[in-house]
Amino acid sequence: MSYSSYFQDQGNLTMIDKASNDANPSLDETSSSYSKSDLAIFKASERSLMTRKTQRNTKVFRSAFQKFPATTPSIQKNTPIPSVQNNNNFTPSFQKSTPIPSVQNTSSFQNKSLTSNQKNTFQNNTSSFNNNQKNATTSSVQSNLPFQNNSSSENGMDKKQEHLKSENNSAVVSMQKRKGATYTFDGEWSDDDVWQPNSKKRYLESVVKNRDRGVLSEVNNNKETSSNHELSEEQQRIFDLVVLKRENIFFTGSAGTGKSFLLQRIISSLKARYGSESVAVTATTGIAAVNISGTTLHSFAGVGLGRGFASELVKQVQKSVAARTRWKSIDTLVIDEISMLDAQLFDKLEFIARTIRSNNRPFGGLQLVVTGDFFQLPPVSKDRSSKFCFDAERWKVCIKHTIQLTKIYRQKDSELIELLNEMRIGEMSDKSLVLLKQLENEPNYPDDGIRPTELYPINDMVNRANATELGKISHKLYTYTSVDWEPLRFGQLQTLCKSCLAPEKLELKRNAQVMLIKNLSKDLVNGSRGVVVGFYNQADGTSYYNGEDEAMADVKLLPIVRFTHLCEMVIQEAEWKLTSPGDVVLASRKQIPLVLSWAISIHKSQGQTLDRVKVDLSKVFEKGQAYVALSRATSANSLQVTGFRRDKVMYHERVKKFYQSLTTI
Ligand SMILES: Nc1ncnc2c1ncn2[C@@H]1O[C@H](COP(=O)(O)OP(=O)(O)OP(=O)(O)O)[C@@H](O)[C@H]1O
Repeated sequence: MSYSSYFQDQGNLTMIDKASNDANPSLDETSSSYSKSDLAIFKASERSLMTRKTQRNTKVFRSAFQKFPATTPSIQKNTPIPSVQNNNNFTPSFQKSTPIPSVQNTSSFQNKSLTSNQKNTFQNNTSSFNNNQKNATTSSVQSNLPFQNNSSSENGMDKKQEHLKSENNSAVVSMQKRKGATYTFDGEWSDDDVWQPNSKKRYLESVVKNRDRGVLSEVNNNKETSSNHELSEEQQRIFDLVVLKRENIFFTGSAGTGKSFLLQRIISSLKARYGSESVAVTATTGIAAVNISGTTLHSFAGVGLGRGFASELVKQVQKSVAARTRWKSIDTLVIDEISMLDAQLFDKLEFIARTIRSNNRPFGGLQLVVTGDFFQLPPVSKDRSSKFCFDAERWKVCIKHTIQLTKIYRQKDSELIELLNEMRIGEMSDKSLVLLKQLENEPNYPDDGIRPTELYPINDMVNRANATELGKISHKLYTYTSVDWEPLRFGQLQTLCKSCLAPEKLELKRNAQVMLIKNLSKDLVNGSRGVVVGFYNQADGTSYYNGEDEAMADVKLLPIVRFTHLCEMVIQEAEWKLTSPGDVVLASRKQIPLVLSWAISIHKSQGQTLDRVKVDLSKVFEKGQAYVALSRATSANSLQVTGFRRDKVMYHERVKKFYQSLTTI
């Protein structure tokens, strides 16, 4: 067997030695009605439409589709953008596309120019690796697009329209409910995500149009994890166990082995087969959730920060109709970046699942699909007492299979792969140390203005780097000062400020690169990146894109941000609250929910592929941190590493033991 897949069954390891005998039924099943899963496709479809940059195309698409009258507002430059009130009311307004300056690019980096001293080292290795790549065995999987081969009969369309209508109605009801909604202070929304009726309808129209025009595959090609790639044999095996056999699984592997890639395939197939409402897609961090178009686990679970006894959290969930319904209505719970979930919370969630679902089977009978790499960042814990999830009391009962992916896809150069594998387990060879020395030099990047993403271990370093970049922009500086409130002055405000990403002073300029730190809609979530393209005067509804605002004094303007998927939006103040049980507000902060993002912290980079990276390891303090940072790079000739010392390579003995137990048979 060319790969190692080991299954853990109630603590006993057995090797899977034969492929699943199940026939692989067609995966391109059609959906009889619109569902939330379709929205992912529609988002991509919308992006595709916008990329064409023409209203004409949009009109042509509409007229080709008679059943849905055009309700989309016309796409014009400098149309005032609808504003957003604390997540309640979001209608994205699409503007003509202009390039986003200094975006952190994730597309593949083609230029292979090496610095002279890097060149010699790599020349000999790349060819042999490429040959290996060519010979790699892959097994095929059918396209998972939910709408493939779906006919659009008149009857079918009517049904869909009815379904749409009822979904839109429920969105309105849901929005009304949200008026009194409170937010937990970790920046998560505390209610279901909501679509503006027209916005949702427009998206769904777009799905149908694009399906009928056969452009969905093109749309999917644009996605970061391209659907063109076939699953490898080991990925396929996991896929079959999850999708066909509905097994509870934890699949793991080094950085870049395609865990997220596989997870996305699994999610879309589970949704297509069993209905999107039956699958909860979650991750332990906001950014990881963005990557898989899901929500945070905390947000899904309705447990705030998850503090307190399990029984108290159950009461908290029971009080929220939305949270209760979420727990009861799903069949599968997907959790990405499991390494950042601590054992205690895993056990608490397991208890909540059993209690709320009135089902005493492990995790209340839910299918668990869990992935992550415990050699990457551990749970964030102030007292360092938190245990890894695999040490949770209920882990072995809940996770039937543990499988390791072994083939690394992110990097192609064997020397970098070797270095990363050694760094992961804290055993650096002399050869890798030499390579690290070479990586101190800046690579010869082409003169295309695209800057490497800078990764730092400490937030202060990130802030300084961002401030330097902001200083280089000559446009007018806008400063937004937070409005902080603490009724009892018992120090809760301090706690709130430590946990909340919103800074006391936010400084912005036109062309500043920013990241959203609040979930504003299904699309625009904590971690979404964009650029400030203008400012908006709420008092008179004027948008300023070309600097006309710069001579104006004493006018409070709100930033207009274009996000990477070309959606533009006026960003209004949002609120973070620290509440006691019973929803008494102990402290609150109001601020524009943005931070500068030329540089990002290593913690926030986990799960991302960055094709030009500059890593500063001088202040690395956490186990797995150096490994996470370096493994974001796609090749050694697009990676610069400063501040390396041998003691920066840290790992957890417990994790090493856990992985050794998986690979020793
Ligand atoms: N079967 C495959 N064929 C081709 N490319 C693949 C395959 N699987 C994954 N990839 C590519 O490998 C890269 C890394 O994948 P991915 O981000 O899913 O890895 P990961 O294991 O989740 O990494 P990390 O642990 O760092 O988050 C992506 O660019 C992805 O598209």
